[in-house]
Amino acid sequence: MTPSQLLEQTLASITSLDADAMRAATERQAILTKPAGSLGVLEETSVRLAGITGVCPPAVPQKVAVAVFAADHGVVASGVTPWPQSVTTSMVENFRAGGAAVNVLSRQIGADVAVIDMGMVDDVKEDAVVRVRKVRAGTADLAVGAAMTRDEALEALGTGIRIAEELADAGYELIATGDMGIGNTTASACLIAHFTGRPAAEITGRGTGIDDAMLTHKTAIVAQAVARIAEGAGPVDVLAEVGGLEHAGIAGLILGAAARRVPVVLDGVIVSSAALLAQAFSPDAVDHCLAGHRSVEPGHTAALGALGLRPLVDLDLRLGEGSGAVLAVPLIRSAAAVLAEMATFADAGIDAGTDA
Ligand SMILES: Cc1cc2ncn([C@H]3O[C@H](COP(=O)(O)O)[C@@H](O)[C@H]3O)c2cc1C
Ligand SMILES: O=C(O)c1cccnc1
Repeated sequence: MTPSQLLEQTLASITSLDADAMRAATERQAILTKPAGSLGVLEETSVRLAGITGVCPPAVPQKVAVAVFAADHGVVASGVTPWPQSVTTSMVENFRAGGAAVNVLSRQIGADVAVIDMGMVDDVKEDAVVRVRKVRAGTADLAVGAAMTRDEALEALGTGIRIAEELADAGYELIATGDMGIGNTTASACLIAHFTGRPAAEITGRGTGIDDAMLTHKTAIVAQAVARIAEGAGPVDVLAEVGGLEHAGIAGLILGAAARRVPVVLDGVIVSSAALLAQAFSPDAVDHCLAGHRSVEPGHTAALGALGLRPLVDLDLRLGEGSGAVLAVPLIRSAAAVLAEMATFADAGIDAGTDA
């Protein structure tokens, strides 16, 4: 099957959320021993999980994967980040060794970290943690021209879909997503500016922590690259022009997981920019996602607004790697557990008054 056939087939199998399961979850929330609505966003989360999985009450997700997509960016040569490109590889080795923030946070919740080399410049070895699916050795500099070809964009999307299928086949009930790629907040800002229609100056942020001069330069690059996108360009064209290989992998993962009815937890500005890409292919796919957190990057708030998702935690994080997605998993588990395990007014013999 060609990548474009895989994409078409995946899009065709994504459905809207299961309305019957959502209705049953909403009705059950109303008869649990608490004032109606008092568990706030946990209640909404439980209803969404029912809609995604098509089951009420949805299972408490025990087996959780954290899929971290890694790639390099040609735009680093244009001076948009103070960090050398080699840090992408060094951090992937850190993920393999279990020493990064995402590893520590994943151990706290018993989640398995899977790293996917979508297109790092350096060659890394494959093992139980790192899967090598290199589409090309880093993108071209998006400040100068298209980041990749359409064929490469399609191949990388297909790779993300396959990763979702592999994780679903391995029995993962929830997939948290993350990224690693020095320079990737520039590509993310381009995607968010394009898909939200907001100006580059509003969307472009400081990434790893750049000074005012570098921010001005980065913003100009974003504005110029977005202006190059042709009128009426489809999502594959947009990805090829200004995206990254990890963005493609993450968007593919979102589409593949939605087709399999496995909920995906989004991370920060990079993952959310990839979710906008997935939304351009299939608005229904994003309904199968939960927003883990809100990062301090200005573009992230704009992206969440366009995705129509409310972040579960807001802790001034600006890391990526999937850190904010992993931190939200205990809340998602709690939302499902409440719906499944709380007593009803009838069970507990409590007078429900007029509230229920
Ligand atoms: C040591 C280190 C660990 C990281 N983990 C995630 N990122 C984050 O920072 C990068 C994006 O920021 P920019 O666009 O400014 O380069 C991405 O790799 C992202 O995941 C890191 C960055 C560094 C330096
Ligand atoms: O929002 C994020 O995920 C983020 C912000 C800055 C740098 N890396 C990631």
